[in-house]
Amino acid sequence: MLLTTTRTALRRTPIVAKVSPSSAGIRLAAARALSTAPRDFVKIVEVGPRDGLQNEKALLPAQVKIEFINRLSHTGLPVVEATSFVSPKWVPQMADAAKVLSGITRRSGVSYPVLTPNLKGFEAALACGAEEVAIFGAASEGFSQKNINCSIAESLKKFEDVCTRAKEEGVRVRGYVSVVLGCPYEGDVSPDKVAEVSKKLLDMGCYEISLGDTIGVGNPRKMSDMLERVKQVVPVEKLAVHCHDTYGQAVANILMAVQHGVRVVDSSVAGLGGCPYARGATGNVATEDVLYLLKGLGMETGVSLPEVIDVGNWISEKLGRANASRVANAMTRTPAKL
Ligand SMILES: CC(C)(COP(=O)([O-])OP(=O)([O-])OC[C@H]1O[C@@H](n2cnc3c(N)ncnc32)[C@H](O)[C@@H]1OP(=O)([O-])[O-])[C@@H](O)C(=O)NCCC(=O)NCCSC(=O)C[C@@](C)(O)CC(=O)[O-]
Repeated sequence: MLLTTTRTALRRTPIVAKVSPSSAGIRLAAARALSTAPRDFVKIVEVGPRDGLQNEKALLPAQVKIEFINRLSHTGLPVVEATSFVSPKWVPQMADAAKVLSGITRRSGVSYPVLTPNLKGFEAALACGAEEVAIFGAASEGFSQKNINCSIAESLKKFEDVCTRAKEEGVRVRGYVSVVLGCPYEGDVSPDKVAEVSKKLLDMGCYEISLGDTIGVGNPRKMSDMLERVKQVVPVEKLAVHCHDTYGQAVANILMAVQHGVRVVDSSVAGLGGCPYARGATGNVATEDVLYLLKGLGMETGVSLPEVIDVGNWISEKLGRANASRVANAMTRTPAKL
């Protein structure tokens, strides 16, 4: 049943029109799509220190977070999302945002964006030397209300204010759209709505739009349909995908996004993470698993997989939890020859 549905969906997508449901067929189609892709470099946006930690109940000392970010910065990752300047009442784990952002050792060539939902957050981040911020909207009213306590329209007004100030200060702004493949409060989300919010964020000055499958309910067919629609209003060069792995579909969804030409992928080392306002969602896709996928596809990231695995094992130990990356676990047991 799933294969039939997937096959139908794939037929609707020109770039993967020749995909057969066999894994060999999918690999072949991916290789064909990639061989004709204009770029074979994928930018990895590491969100572990922010998305990965924000849902942790036990407060992690700022010094550990700082060391975590510094360690990640040495693996070749070009972007390490550092923290969130949000209400400490809403997300207690991020209450030390100023201490963390001020305490890290910034490495040349690495960007350290922070989440800022409003001007208050933006000014606090600016005071700590933020050079890049992220605003975060949603494609469903229910999620917008639960996550940032306002409607989509109200959120866009606040984001406009942030973008205006950011422009004055020469700060880059990234935009997130959450629940693009399903909402914990409303169920299905229309690709039209995702496209509408994405375009608004782009028009207000975001240099990149990250499309979040916040609760990991997506599948490659849904991802394909959604991207097909969003690409009509936002150039694919400006899109990123941000997949959670609740149903084990994240790597497949990312492969589909890559086939669509997306070249920016968000991920979290050791598969840490989840949004506190996304009931039941598990962690982000593991950075290690994404790196393994991309390397297998012959794509460059500039990131060292063994070094990321070391950091993932280190932070998992600090948090007292098992590393959720399949690749990290497999390679820690039996290192593959890569
Ligand atoms: C957005 C607000 C602040 C609105 O919260 P609010 O209560 O509506 O805001 P308010 O303006 O009425 O202010 C209420 C209190 O919050 C304070 N406040 C107001 N703004 C700030 C700020 N920036 N920093 C620190 N404090 C702030 C403000 O000063 C005041 O303090 P009080 O007078 O009560 O002591 C709140 O709802 C909030 O912080 N929400 C947290 C949302 C969040 O962090 N969610 C997780 C990240 S999003 C995510 O994970 C999804 C993503 C990005 O990964 C992509 C995906 O997976 O889809």
